[in-house]
Amino acid sequence: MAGNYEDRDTLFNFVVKEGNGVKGLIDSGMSCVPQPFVQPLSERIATPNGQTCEAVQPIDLSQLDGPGHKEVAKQIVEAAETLGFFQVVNHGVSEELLELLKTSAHEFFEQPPENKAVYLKEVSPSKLVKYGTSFVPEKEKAIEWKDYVSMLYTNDHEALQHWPEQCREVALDFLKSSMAMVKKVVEILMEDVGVILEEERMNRLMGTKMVNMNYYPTCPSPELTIGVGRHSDMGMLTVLLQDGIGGLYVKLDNGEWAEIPPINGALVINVGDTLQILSNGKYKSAEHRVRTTNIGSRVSVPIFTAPNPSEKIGPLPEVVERDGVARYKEVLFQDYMSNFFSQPHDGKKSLDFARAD
Ligand SMILES: O=C(O)CCC(=O)C(=O)O
Ligand SMILES: [Fe+2]
Repeated sequence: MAGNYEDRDTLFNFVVKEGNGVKGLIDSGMSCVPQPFVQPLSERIATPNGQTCEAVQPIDLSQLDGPGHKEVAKQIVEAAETLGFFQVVNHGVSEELLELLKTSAHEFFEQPPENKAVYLKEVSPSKLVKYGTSFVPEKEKAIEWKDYVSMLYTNDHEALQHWPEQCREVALDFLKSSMAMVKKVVEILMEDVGVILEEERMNRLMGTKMVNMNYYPTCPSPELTIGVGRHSDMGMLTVLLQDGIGGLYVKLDNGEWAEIPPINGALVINVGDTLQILSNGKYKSAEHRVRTTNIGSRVSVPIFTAPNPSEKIGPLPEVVERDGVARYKEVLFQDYMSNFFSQPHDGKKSLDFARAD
């Protein structure tokens, strides 16, 4: 039982430390949002505000290697320079696999809490797998309404051995069937800033790969909570599968928020901080967040790609020469990552770590 929800410590232990998750709270019969999840007014997302990025058509990648390459490349570059988010279709991942991924995410989170709690950071049998709730719950003013499992990729063998049984095969299939496409997108973005990355450097810049499964339980008062707070992703590119529920919002230049609407069969791609740094600010790691809902539990499956921890990242020399100024300093990716994971989400503040003095 969840015990006294009004007592922060009891609730925190039940949800976070014992690994019952937000899902466990809902399953215990809780019908109103406990205080530790109530966001300050400034972070709440009042109601779906109706504004969507619907005008932006998904980019059709079927011509990526064909005569339409130039046009596709132009659309990708333009999206990465402006919104930092776009959707793609004909991406090479089968619709069947996309469906299986959503089903497996539900299967994983719908297990009894004790089966998931084995993957809590402190006790996980594998350093590749981590299950938890919220981002850094110990440090957040309000806990995010989200449970997740992260699966770090080292090689196929270890993935199939250590990743949770319910999702190992589909998550690995997703990673493998999307990675060629992701690399091509990175190549296109690099080419537009006059950089041809040699294969080795590309592999180092894309050397960290992680598949997450996010579960946002249905929420009795969505206007009080958030699924994920305002943040940008730290890596190169993120590829995300979302289900049909919706709730992913991206911040526009004018400060307003627009929804990335679910499109059946499409994948969402967004630029991360690393790509913003490498491109000296040409490409935008868009600030985004997730609204909760009371119409059902939402799942999403992002793949994060990022440099090897030992890689130094900074604006690429070709770009600095063109711009005449380096807007970021060179940092060790390991340090960037440690800083990123040490603080609650706070918009694009993560980039300050690499900002040139
Ligand atoms: O669930 C989503 O749509 C987005 C999740 C997200 O932004 C993240 O995991 O970094
Ligand atoms: Fe994100």
